[in-house]
Amino acid sequence: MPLLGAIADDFTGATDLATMLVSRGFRTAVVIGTAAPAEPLDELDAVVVALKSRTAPVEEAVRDSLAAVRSLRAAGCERIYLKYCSTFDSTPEGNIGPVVDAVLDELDVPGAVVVPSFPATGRTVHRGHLFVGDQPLAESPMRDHPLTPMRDSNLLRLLAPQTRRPVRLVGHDVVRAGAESVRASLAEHGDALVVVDAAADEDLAVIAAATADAPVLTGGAGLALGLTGPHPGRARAGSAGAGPAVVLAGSASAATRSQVTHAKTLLPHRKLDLAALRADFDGAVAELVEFVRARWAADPALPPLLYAVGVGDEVEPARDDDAEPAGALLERALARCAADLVAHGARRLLVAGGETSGAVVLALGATTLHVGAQIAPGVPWCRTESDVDGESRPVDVALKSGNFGGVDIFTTAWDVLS
Ligand SMILES: Nc1ncnc2c1ncn2[C@@H]1O[C@H](COP(=O)(O)OP(=O)(O)OP(=O)(O)O)[C@@H](O)[C@H]1O
Ligand SMILES: O=C(O)[C@@H](O)C(=O)CO
Repeated sequence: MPLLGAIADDFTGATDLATMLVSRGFRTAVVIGTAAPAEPLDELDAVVVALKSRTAPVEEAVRDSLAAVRSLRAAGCERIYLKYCSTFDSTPEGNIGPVVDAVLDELDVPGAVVVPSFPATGRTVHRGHLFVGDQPLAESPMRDHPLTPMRDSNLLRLLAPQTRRPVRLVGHDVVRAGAESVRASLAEHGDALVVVDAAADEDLAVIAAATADAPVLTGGAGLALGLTGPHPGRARAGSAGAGPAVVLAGSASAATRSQVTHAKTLLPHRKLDLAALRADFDGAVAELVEFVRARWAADPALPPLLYAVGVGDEVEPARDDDAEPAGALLERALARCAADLVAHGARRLLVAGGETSGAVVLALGATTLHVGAQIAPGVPWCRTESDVDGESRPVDVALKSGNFGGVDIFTTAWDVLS
């Protein structure tokens, strides 16, 4: 079976897709950045390239995505899966449309399906409108996302200004009629980006069957539910082994805030202080690292929590002075904490937030993540080798998308690591 190649626009998205692929029988590695996988490819069935392109300037996102496609093709991947967020995080400029256009052009493919739906995490698409649980996207907490506020729920309207291709809909009626109907309908819209309704896992299986020959798939991780790899039940990687643990929560999403609030009742915790970080970045980070180390010494079984915002806390609005924006500062601080803590013995890191995860994984110098046990839909543990201060150390990292996971995930995630 030829290798499946995927490109994810953020790091939590990459592990989200990867854990779905593992559950479908693909031995999967997540590769950080656009370089070719360092692994012996005969031990893998799928490679997911993790980019940090979701909120990058459009040209940068296109450049990195094309570099990733070329390295995946050179590695022997015949099919390419473009993974974006199940809440379609983007702006009128992109980056979903421009990246899809560029990759289709590069591969000389006329069109592709657009399937963000992921029912296991509450994302469903009805007549082209994206829902998060019971709420239309634009009425969900995504409306106030600090980086990609989603103010429309209609995927066709969201995508049209981002792409040069026509945007079309294949509705539920067609999906419910089965794979042949979907295939016929897609054939009528050959050169378009086609949003396909999906409200349940069975719909995703139908869409996957209808696109079994498509050289390019685009969507959230849900679409991969319909794929079947060669190693059913045997695709999961083992863990790095025991050691001190920490939770780093940079996400400002509603689910993460509730998880922070819950964890604060059980775990030692410290909120990042923007004023202290702006006044003396190194000193503030050193203080956070010392806090965690002291708590490890007091009770090695409890993972301390460092977090950006809890329930009811304000997200700092965009500033009109020269000060570093809060988002970038918090990401930089959590990334430095992660690297310093690994240098001081941390072996298990649970990170919340896509942007935050990207910053942390880069700071750890990790190049390949081997996807292991699943904590919650879309959230696996991954074994990797960190490279901090020139020293290689095995660590387990879990990269949790802001809105994924149950309320107790920061305290229960460790149970599935054997
Ligand atoms: N108090 C705050 N003020 C301003 N920005 C903040 C604050 N707290 C967090 N942020 C920033 O908000 C952004 C949240 O993005 P991130 O991708 O990490 O989480 P998310 O969007 O909830 O998760 P995901 O992308 O996985 O859905 C980060 O850049 C983070 O630094
Ligand atoms: O699809 C999702 O919702 C997630 O994988 C994600 O992209 C997180 O940023």
